[in-house]
Amino acid sequence: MAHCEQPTFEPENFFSGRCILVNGPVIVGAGPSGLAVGAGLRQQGVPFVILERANCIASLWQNRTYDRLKLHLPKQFCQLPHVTFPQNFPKYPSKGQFIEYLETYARMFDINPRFDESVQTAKYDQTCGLWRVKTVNGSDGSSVEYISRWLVVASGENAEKVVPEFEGLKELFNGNVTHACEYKSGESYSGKRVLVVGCGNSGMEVALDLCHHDAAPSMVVRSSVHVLPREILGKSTFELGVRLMKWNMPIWVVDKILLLAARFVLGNIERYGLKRPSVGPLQLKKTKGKTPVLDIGTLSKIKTGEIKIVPAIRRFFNGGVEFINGEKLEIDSVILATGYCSNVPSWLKEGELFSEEGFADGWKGKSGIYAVGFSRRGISGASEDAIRVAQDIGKIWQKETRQKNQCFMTIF
Ligand SMILES: Cc1cc2nc3c(=O)[nH]c(=O)nc-3n(C[C@H](O)[C@H](O)[C@H](O)COP(=O)(O)OP(=O)(O)OC[C@H]3O[C@@H](n4cnc5c(N)ncnc54)[C@H](O)[C@@H]3O)c2cc1C
Ligand SMILES: NC(=O)C1=CN([C@@H]2O[C@H](COP(=O)(O)OP(=O)(O)OC[C@H]3O[C@@H](n4cnc5c(N)ncnc54)[C@H](OP(=O)(O)O)[C@@H]3O)[C@@H](O)[C@H]2O)C=CC1
Ligand SMILES: O=C(O)C(=O)Cc1c[nH]c2ccccc12
Repeated sequence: MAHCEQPTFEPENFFSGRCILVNGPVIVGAGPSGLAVGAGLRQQGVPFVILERANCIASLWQNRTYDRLKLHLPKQFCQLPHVTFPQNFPKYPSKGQFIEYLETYARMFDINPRFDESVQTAKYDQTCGLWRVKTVNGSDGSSVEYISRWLVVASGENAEKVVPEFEGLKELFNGNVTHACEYKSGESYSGKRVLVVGCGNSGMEVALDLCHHDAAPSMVVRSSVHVLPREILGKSTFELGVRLMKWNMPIWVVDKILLLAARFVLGNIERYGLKRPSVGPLQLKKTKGKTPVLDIGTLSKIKTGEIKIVPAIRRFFNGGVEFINGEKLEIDSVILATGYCSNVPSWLKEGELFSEEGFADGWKGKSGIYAVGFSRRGISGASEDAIRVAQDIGKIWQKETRQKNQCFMTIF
């Protein structure tokens, strides 16, 4: 069974820490989504507090991604509201450039999150009409309760790694086992036989990076996957999809066009063991959150046999793995590129805006709760959410501030 690594928290009724009444909203998470909301609020003069469990902004990008990572959508689809990428950045900025952009962004809007503050619970208190957000400090273990009128959830769709359980992996397999979020580069895998479990963008790019470091990767494809070229005739495939959608074409028609173009550029990928899902790539992203692979060179390594495609895993043993077709393979290491999940269900006590899996269907719920970056549309979707949320809170804030000022003028 897959295990989504969820944090564990202290008993709910016990609280011995400090209480802080926050003027303005509490934002959970200082990734691109949290920063984008912060920027919109700052522009309108609304104060806010950002709580971040890590000790830096954009911790997914700074701490949990590999060295060679680049944005896989053109830069204009990955920018946050109000600030474009520098002109001299390439079409697909590197991870370092993206982090540089985010740090500049945080500085420009004077965003100073409270670091090492991990949210344990957030509950709406009906009696006072306020959110009670409890945190634990990662460095000294102290607890704080933040009390606020608004709660903005920006903790990310990829907050925790998914670690499936496999027979024999812990007990029998003696090699090194890592999740893709801990993988930095293939340097230490040179000359090794590596099993990459999973064929999403992480699995595909990790397998390619392993090839660049003279390792011998095999990649598990247990079901199906959409692989699209990152570009078609020098133009971004994603951008083509966005343009077609703007012409009000139904999503299934856009999918058909993209698949036709993919066939033209990549050929029949099913020949290499990469079965396509029956639902189209954009439709699948929209309904299930499964991102199509945007190929940056892995497919040609699969075609040459440098990356071997293998079926689902039955069990691991000392020195190797057995697949469901009975075949065995000797391996030195395993990289689990098995994806991520939201951690919202573990700390948010609210049952409407968020699904059981921790995704949100809209950006606004009842009682002052908002979701940013949970609409399965990448950074551009998060930016759109952030603009709406900041405007919504800003409007209420300004109305109330005007009322307060009028009240003062009447008194004095
Ligand atoms: C490897 C990788 C590459 C990607 N590339 C692209 C791309 O090219 N283009 C694109 O559009 N999208 C991409 N994505 C999707 C990705 O979701 C976005 O890039 C982006 O990081 C989402 O921003 P976010 O702020 O919503 O979430 P995150 O970046 O995950 O930020 C959430 C923050 O919340 C913090 N947090 C979580 N839980 C708590 C808690 N309980 N208490 C306090 N803080 C908490 C986390 O530490 C984190 O800093 C990629 C994702 C991955 C994994
Ligand atoms: N350059 C970039 O911009 C990059 C972007 N990303 C993004 O990060 C997000 C996460 O991507 P990723 O980490 O690839 O996660 P995904 O959820 O996209 O993929 C997870 C993969 O693991 C497989 N898997 C899960 N459990 C098992 C199991 N028990 N046995 C075998 N296979 C298993 C899944 O197969 P199945 O489909 O059968 O469940 C799937 O192929 C995506 O949005 C992606 O686009 C990631 C890397 C690079
Ligand atoms: O890379 C990601 O995780 C993204 O979510 C970016 C993205 C949003 N919508 C898409 C559709 C096709 C390919 C990538 C994306």
